[in-house]
Amino acid sequence: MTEPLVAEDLRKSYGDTTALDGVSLSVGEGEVFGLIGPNGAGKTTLVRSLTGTTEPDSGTVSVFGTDPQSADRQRLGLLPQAFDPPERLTARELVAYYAGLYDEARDPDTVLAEVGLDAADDTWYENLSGGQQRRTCVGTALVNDPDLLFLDEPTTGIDPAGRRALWTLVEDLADRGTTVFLTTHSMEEAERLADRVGLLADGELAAVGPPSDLVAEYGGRTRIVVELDADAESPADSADGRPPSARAADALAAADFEVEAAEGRLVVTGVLPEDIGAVVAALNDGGVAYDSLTWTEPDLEDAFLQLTGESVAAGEGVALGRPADAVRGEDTGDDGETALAGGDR
Ligand SMILES: Nc1ncnc2c1ncn2[C@@H]1O[C@H](COP(=O)(O)OP(=O)(O)OP(=O)(O)O)[C@@H](O)[C@H]1O
Repeated sequence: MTEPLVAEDLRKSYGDTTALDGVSLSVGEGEVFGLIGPNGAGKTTLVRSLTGTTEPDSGTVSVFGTDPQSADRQRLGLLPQAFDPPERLTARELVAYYAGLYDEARDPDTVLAEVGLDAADDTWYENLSGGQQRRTCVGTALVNDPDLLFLDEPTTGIDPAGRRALWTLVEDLADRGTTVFLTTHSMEEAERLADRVGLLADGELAAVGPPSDLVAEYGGRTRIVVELDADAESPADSADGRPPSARAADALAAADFEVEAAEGRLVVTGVLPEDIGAVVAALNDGGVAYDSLTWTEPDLEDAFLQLTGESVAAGEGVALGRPADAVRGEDTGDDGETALAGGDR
């Protein structure tokens, strides 16, 4: 069976800027494919290439087995990132206008209700809030009940409740067999909606897979971040001239935990839920005073940051200034002491 959407080796440059650098992908029937990537990664250029609104320099696109220009428009829905409809139409008129472009279309009022706009449907588009305008645009993309739906940043500007309502709508569409190609900057959105996520970086797909696979492969490990109480960290107050966190780090390392010290923090990685108690006990035994202690599991954002070359730690505000070895196992000592007592304080 032909996949609804297949792209092979798409390349597109604008002058010296390479927007797409050999992108190949295929999306199966009823699948939600989420495309994520930093600003300027090429997401919109890819959507435009897949929908035939821009011509790639090379490579091929197949939509329902044919090129995008020849594909049956009745079966396609597109929400572009920038949408500039005639403003002196009400939301209902706008959706009805789009309905009129198709041989068969859904009832505009039903579509407006689905996107949560029934209360504002007689308001001119120009007077709708940004989020309501975006919902109206989503409605225009749904009005022909497409088999393949492209959504380029559908929830940008929509409030949290509206976003969740839209997610439910997309899930329902996918359950009914609609294939969805979605771009987003929201990792939560990608993680929740996408069966597979593609990470585009510098015009290339750096990784593709189910969100859980990407998190497992690139997200790093579980960790506990301990924000130390700076006032209680004075080495001068302790018997051995070392701050409490240095001794606790030694104890944790001796118990085979991986500990990193940074400015005002200890980060203990690879901590399973059942190990949390042991870590807390080691901190308490060492007399460590802390402002907060947070256990985190890696998520898609961690994988994204890792794959785009940014440090996971930096992304979360855990700016680790020293290599882990400085306070680990047999390497503790002067180095560890410096890392905790002198180097970062
Ligand atoms: N029409 C154009 N003319 C010149 N350069 C362009 C054009 N369209 C896109 N680009 C460039 O191509 C690159 C990819 O842009 P694109 O809009 O596809 O990225 P994006 O991933 O959608 O970004 P964002 O997340 O910011 O929307 C960028 O460097 C952009 O400046």
